[in-house]
Amino acid sequence: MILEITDLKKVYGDKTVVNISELKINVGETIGLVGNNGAGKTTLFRMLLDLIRPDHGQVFSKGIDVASSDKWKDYTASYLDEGFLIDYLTAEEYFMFVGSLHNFTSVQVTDYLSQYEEFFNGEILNKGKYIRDFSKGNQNKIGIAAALMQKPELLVLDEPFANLDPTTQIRLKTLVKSLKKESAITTLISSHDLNHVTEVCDRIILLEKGLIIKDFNKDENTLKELEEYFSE
Ligand SMILES: Nc1ncnc2c1ncn2[C@@H]1O[C@H](COP(=O)(O)OP(=O)(O)OP(=O)(O)O)[C@@H](O)[C@H]1O
Repeated sequence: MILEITDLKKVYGDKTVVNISELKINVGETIGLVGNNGAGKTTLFRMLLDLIRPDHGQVFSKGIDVASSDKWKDYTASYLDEGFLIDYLTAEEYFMFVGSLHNFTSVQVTDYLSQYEEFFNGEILNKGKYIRDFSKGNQNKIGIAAALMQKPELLVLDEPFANLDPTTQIRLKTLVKSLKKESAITTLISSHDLNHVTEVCDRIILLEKGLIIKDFNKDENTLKELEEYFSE
């Protein structure tokens, strides 16, 4: 087990926006977190990453409370939003910066980026453009590629398909599937796109008003079931 959540609650005003009594995530699972706007997906991710503190309960990563130690940061990578980027750097400068945090030389960073040529679709590198001037979709691509630089054991992506063009959405699905095949990576992906999550994930967690309504392994009926659930 890589993650365990116990009695986790986050309250804003008089609203409990996350309320999860127990959740266990095993090594190697690819988990799709689905739920309507305001369901609590981002808040949950932020608590998993100790970006906000719960009002109650704990998140354990490999048995250690994420709020009490930084150890989990060595094997955890995430991209939630553009707040993870550095606006005033170019894409290359940002990759060099992230690379330096993981002891990459500049040659290693350049080498690493070559595998993302197709994913970047000629829009990211050698543009002389600051990150703040990229579209949201292209910022997404930068954030995801940077997150993967450390070869994480645990990857958390918040709505990674949003703002991506159809070609890149397909490339991202291929990327997630290949990560799964090549390593024992555990991936958590939130998405409003039921097609994409059911395609790449092997377990689906449905959140509504902060509560886990459904938690099940994917099978051939999953997409239909989710569509029915959300059309009610
Ligand atoms: N800092 C905050 N202060 C007050 N309320 C907040 C704060 N952050 C989130 N909320 C509220 O908590 C609830 C859950 O929000 P959250 O962003 O986690 O949902 P979500 O499932 O990620 O939604 P979306 O699909 O729209 O991204 C919402 O009602 C939101 O308004």
